Amino acid sequence: MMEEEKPLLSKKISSVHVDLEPPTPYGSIIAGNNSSVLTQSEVASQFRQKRSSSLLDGHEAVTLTWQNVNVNLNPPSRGCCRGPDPNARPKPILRNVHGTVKPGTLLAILGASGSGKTTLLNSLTSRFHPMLDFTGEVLVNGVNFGRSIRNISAYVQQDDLFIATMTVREHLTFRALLRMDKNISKERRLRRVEEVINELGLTKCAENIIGAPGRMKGISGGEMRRLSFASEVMTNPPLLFCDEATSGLDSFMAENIVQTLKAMASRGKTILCTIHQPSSEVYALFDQVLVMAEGRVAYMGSSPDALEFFKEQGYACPLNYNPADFYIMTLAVVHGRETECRDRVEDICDGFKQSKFDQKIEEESAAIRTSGSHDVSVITENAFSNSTRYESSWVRQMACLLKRCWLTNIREPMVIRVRFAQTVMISVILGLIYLRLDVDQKGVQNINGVLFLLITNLTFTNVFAVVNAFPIELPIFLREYGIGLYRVDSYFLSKMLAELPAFIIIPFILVCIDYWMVGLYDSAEAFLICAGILLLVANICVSFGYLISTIANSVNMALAIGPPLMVPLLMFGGFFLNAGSVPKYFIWLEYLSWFKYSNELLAINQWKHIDHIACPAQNESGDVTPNSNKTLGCQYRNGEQVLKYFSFDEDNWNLDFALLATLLVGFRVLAFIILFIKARRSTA
Ligand SMILES: Nc1ncnc2c1ncn2[C@@H]1O[C@H](COP(=O)(O)OP(=O)(O)OP(=O)(O)O)[C@@H](O)[C@H]1O
Repeated sequence: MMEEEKPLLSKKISSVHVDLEPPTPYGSIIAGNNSSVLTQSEVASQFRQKRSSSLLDGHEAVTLTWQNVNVNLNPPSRGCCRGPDPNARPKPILRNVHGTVKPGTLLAILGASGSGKTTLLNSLTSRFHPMLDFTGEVLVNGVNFGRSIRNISAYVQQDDLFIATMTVREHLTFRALLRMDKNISKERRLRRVEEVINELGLTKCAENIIGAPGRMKGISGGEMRRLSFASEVMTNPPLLFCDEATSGLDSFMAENIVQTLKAMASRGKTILCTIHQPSSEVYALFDQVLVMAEGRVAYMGSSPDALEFFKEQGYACPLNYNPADFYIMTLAVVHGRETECRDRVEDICDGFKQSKFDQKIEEESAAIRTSGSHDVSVITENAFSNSTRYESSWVRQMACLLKRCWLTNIREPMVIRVRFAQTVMISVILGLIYLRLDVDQKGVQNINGVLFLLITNLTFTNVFAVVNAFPIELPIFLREYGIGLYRVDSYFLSKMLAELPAFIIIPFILVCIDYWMVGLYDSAEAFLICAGILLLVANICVSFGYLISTIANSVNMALAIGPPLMVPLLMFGGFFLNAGSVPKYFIWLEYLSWFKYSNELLAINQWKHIDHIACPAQNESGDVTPNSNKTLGCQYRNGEQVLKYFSFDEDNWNLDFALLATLLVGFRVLAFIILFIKARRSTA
């Protein structure tokens, strides 16, 4: 059946060359003829319109060619500032790999673990890890698309990454709204969601929460794998890469997935798929096979030819033996027999290099390279990278992200429910310990203590609320940003906005409970100011949490670096160390301490109105009472003296607010910059 389709498919290849070529007027620009000038964005738009309509009709065809692909692992650094060992050699991971896959082909990439299959897929999709050095050429229809290859392809990666609290349908709808071409109507997108749900057998779990293994129960591992497929095939890409397509699936589902891929390939798609231990039935579905060993190509071509090639090399596959297993076993490097096995691998790979099968690939590659237009590559690359990286507008990105983040807030117990319960509990305990404090000499210490405790409590709860959740989401963000779902600013802004209500309401509950239980200065104005200061503190801590989370790569790292950074700031808050006693060489650290500014503001708000503080005294019988006329040592007679004693200055009122606002914005801006840099450098 495939044989019959070949002439049709080769026709499609030539039609793609026409598609990729810019319309004639743009050609006139290149030639300096301005008679009918199109702007670059118009060309991009035309190109995309063609692409979108052709994609929906399934007519676009892509031939992928790669040539002289070498990837080396750089030696690891010897520690801080010392760089890599100059005597260490880079370790080769891929060696002179080449190949061609035509439209309508489902290619299986086989090989033992560590043979370089994932590295090859990453290299073909321009995902270069900083530790790896890549050289070589990857062409789409003879054109080097560079990183823009991602815009015409989809990549189902080995690990499934999802927002755990979304349902299957919500996740796919999110993808459809952001990733499908902007010329496609909303109704058509929603229909496509239903199509992929049906195609990939997700109907039964469409309304289920996706979940996260080990953290939140959700859909099964196999369903998650199918969901990864569904997310990627949503856009009907002409070129599809799948890493470990069937891992975690039972044999029925594995066959089902490969059948789906086969059906897609038969509609003209080009599909490359790494696969571990395919059953004979699954193996038989593939049109072509690429066998990798020790970073080299041991064979590439049709499955029947593979049997012939291995037989010629002296490794005939026994009858009734799964060929995929046979190739992997033949090329495996067995512990204890490394030299012998590696020699065998080299012999087979060298044998392939000299074989007629390799010759055929070389000829096909050469034909495609000569027919590709390099002028077109420049135009299309610019078109892709400038105006068409994102399929959806900024407003749509914001709307979808806000909705997703809001749903997460509501459904993730740690975000609102647990924090609400935690806040009420801590507030009540704190309120009971400091219940209705007297404004006397002892009360001064207690009141200052409770004010500082409120700041400390808000600091720790809010910083940890962020660092416990944000780093989990970062790999998802990097992957989604990598495939052009949304911009860094729309992600960060929507996250801040969606989380804002929780970071206002929860701290406000704490202030409401404790202000009146403790008996702080009895005035609505002072209460509102106190609430304002503490809400500012809570949100500075959220900013600080964002900053730590973006610096760290995981929750564990964020939890490890958070406290050592916070404790010095806490020390300079004016409670443990008098503001006037801070060593000069640490003054700079004091400037970063929100504890210092907020503690000063809360103290001023509390004490500036208090004209009289009762002093302890002795009555005739020698008892110490506040009302006796013979006073004992009296440290503070009014609020002003309290402020003076703690080196708080009422003149700093506006400055403290300004500095708190600066920290709030400054930490967030820094977090955004780090996130932006990470996103741009990410290979996800
Ligand atoms: N970023 C990296 N840092 C260190 N080593 C790497 C890196 N990327 C790849 N490697 C090494 O390169 C080799 C090939 O890795 P790759 O993941 O491509 O293999 P694979 O064939 O996909 O294996 P598997 O089937 O187990 O996923 C392995 O030895 C791996 O350890």
